[in-house]
Amino acid sequence: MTTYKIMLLPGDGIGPEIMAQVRRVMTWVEGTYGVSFDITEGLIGGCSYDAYGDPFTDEALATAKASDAIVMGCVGGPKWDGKTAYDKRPEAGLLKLRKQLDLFANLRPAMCFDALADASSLKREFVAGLDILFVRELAGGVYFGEPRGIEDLPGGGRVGINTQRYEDWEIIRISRVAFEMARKRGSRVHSAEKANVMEAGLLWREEVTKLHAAEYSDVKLEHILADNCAMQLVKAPKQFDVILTDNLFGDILSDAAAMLTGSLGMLPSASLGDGGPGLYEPVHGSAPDIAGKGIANPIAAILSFAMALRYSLDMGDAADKIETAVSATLEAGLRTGDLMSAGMTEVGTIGMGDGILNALG
Ligand SMILES: NC(=O)c1ccc[n+]([C@@H]2O[C@H](COP(=O)([O-])OP(=O)(O)OC[C@H]3O[C@@H](n4cnc5c(N)ncnc54)[C@H](O)[C@@H]3O)[C@@H](O)[C@H]2O)c1
Ligand SMILES: CC(C)[C@H](C(=O)O)[C@@H](O)C(=O)O
Ligand SMILES: [Mg+2]
Repeated sequence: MTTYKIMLLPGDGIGPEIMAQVRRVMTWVEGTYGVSFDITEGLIGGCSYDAYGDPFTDEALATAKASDAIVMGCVGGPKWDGKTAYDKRPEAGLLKLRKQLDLFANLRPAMCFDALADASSLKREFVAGLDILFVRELAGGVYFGEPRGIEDLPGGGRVGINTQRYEDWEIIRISRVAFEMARKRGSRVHSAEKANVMEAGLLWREEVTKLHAAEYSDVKLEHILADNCAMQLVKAPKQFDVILTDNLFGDILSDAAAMLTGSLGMLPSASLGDGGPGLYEPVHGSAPDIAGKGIANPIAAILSFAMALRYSLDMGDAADKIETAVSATLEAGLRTGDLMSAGMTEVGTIGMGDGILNALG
């Protein structure tokens, strides 16, 4: 029997609630496909800070590195906001994990399930059939650039500093991922930056253009300024196939696109490096406003695990079945509060898990 080593990191807020449903799906995969998951549960984020004074320990990092895949919930919350040193914040634990594993390619599919075409804040005709893939650079840019910090100014007052920095090879490796992905889909890439005001954006545009001309001229490439991209996502989102962008713009644009699919609770993600384990986490955060109430939507976390099956564990068939089961559960009218509309059946986190497990059979 094949055994896969999985590190499970539920994290903070709604993390443990949604990950309990992921565990049920994992058990289904074991039973159906005759594989075994050797699961090590660890701490990340505020819960790790509370236990060890560190949002992601080196021991946990070593376990992550030795895994086949890392499946995470979410981190953060008001309990730690402004009360811990900046590099000890819950989010710093997640950034350490991404950086240390060099997970530079963050894939964020934004797909509108048919049953949810009326759940978006946009009209049905704008979102029905929507299928966008964000390819977000995740290991560089302003999230990690030096210098950074908050400093006292000599004449009094303070300054906050962050640096947007991209080297050519960082742009080339993420662009390659976007072009390769596009070839398997609609063969179109929009590359979003701010080449009009930032040198890092200009270099981004030049390197994408060069790589495209040299190796990917069969893919249709369009450059778009990131602010226009945000507007176009709301105006006519179905014009997009693959959106290639940097760390910060990718963070913002993917949250905006989440609402096209019905809810932020629907968006999964995969973060991949050059070999080594991938990290699979929902795009949403710890949702402190609903944590502990049993009403969080577990679908983004479950779809993230499906991405782990597809990209790290070579179990694409199991991933397809999980995605089909999510679709069938939504077709049957089950909705968590974030997706609820008239005539549907409102369920909590466990109820949505029950529905998906039932659909899996
Ligand atoms: N990857 C991560 O772990 C991650 C991502 C984003 C934010 N965060 C952190 O989460 C904390 C809260 O941030 P925020 O409030 O800006 O963003 P958030 O994503 O946690 O929540 C935004 C809104 O979406 C709702 N929402 C999110 N996920 C949902 C789900 N699965 N089901 C139903 N509703 C859901 C929330 O209730 C809230 O109203 C912050 O500390 C932030 O740093 C972590
Ligand atoms: C929590 C935070 C570090 C993270 C990010 O900004 O990348 C989150 O917003 C995300 O989208 O994964
Ligand atoms: Mg985000």
